[in-house]
Amino acid sequence: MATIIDGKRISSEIRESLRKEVELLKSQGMQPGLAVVIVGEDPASQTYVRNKAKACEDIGIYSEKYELDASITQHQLLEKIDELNSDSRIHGILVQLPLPKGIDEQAVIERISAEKDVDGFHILNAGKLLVGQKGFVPCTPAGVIEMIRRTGVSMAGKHVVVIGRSNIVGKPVSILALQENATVTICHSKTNNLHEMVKMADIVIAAVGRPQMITGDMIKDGAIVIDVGINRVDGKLVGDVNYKEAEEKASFITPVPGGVGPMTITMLLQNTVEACKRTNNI
Ligand SMILES: NC(=O)C1=CN([C@@H]2O[C@H](COP(=O)(O)OP(=O)(O)OC[C@H]3O[C@@H](n4cnc5c(N)ncnc54)[C@H](OP(=O)(O)O)[C@@H]3O)[C@@H](O)[C@H]2O)C=CC1
Ligand SMILES: Nc1nc(=O)c2c([nH]1)NC[C@@H]1CN(c3ccc(C(=O)N[C@@H](CCC(=O)O)C(=O)O)cc3)C=[N+]21
Ligand SMILES: [Mg+2]
Repeated sequence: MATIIDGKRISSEIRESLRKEVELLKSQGMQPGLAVVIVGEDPASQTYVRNKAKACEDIGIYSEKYELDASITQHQLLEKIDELNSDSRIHGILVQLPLPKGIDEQAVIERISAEKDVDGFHILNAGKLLVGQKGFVPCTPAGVIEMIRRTGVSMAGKHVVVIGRSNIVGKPVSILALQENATVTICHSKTNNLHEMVKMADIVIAAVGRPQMITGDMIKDGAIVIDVGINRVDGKLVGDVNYKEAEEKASFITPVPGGVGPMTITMLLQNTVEACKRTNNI
């Protein structure tokens, strides 16, 4: 039986200390501000955006939400970003992905000033992460590493197997694990023998987007299992890991919901506070 890594509990601990930090900044006339931009009416995106706004309010971060019509042109979206780039109340800008077809996501991300890119998706922040310089680290990968850290198990020398190689989860979390001195294997849809790869892992990080594809027989006894997947099946949220099977084998495991999801939002809050501090040379 595995110990649960409780993302909600860890999140409330971190948010409590962020709340104090925000209070102090506000008392010095500096309130961190986040702008969230959402294009179109994807219901899942709207849930996340609502959660983000509520989380900001909870800890005293100023937030603005822009709900733009799906028919907006790329040019109009870029103009909105320019406006937010030069707004001194706004320290962090998040454009909810995915964007409607016809809009070049990378062009939009690149338009956000790197200093306000609290998602850590801008090419400058991606480059900084790769070479080990201080920038903004993507929120989900940062949350994953924080959860592993809190198990008390050092990643040094451990075999971390990541399933998924997206720019927002798989690749950056792999780089972070490497920085923690893990030996890292990255798997994807063209990987041969996924089963054998995962079976070798001391730490499994699943970021695939396929409900319960990581089954119990793929997990080595005593492994740490981090489930990034968010899949809606018959109206219920399930991860990429078959939780029931995996928890029989794992030493530590994250649940879905209540695992990586809340940590993602917490890291977004942390990056926004950090962006405000950097702007003010703190
Ligand atoms: N908890 C949170 O806060 C967050 C959760 N998520 C969730 O995490 C999951 C991954 O998200 P994201 O990285 O954006 O997803 P993407 O769809 O961008 O990437 C999925 C990756 O999984 C790989 N893959 C797909 N099928 C298989 C397979 N059968 N075997 C092995 N690898 C496979 C793909 O390989 P290839 O590159 O070859 O196509 C790709 O690299 C989703 O469920 C998403 O909802 C995402 C962001 C935040
Ligand atoms: N620019 C951008 N940045 C993102 O960080 C980003 C994005 N676009 N697009 C979509 C993905 C997905 N994502 C989640 C955030 C929180 C939860 C979360 O809070 N999940 C809760 C449950 C929420 C629910 O009930 O639906 C949980 O797992 O407990 C999930 C997923 C951020 N993403
Ligand atoms: Mg994606």
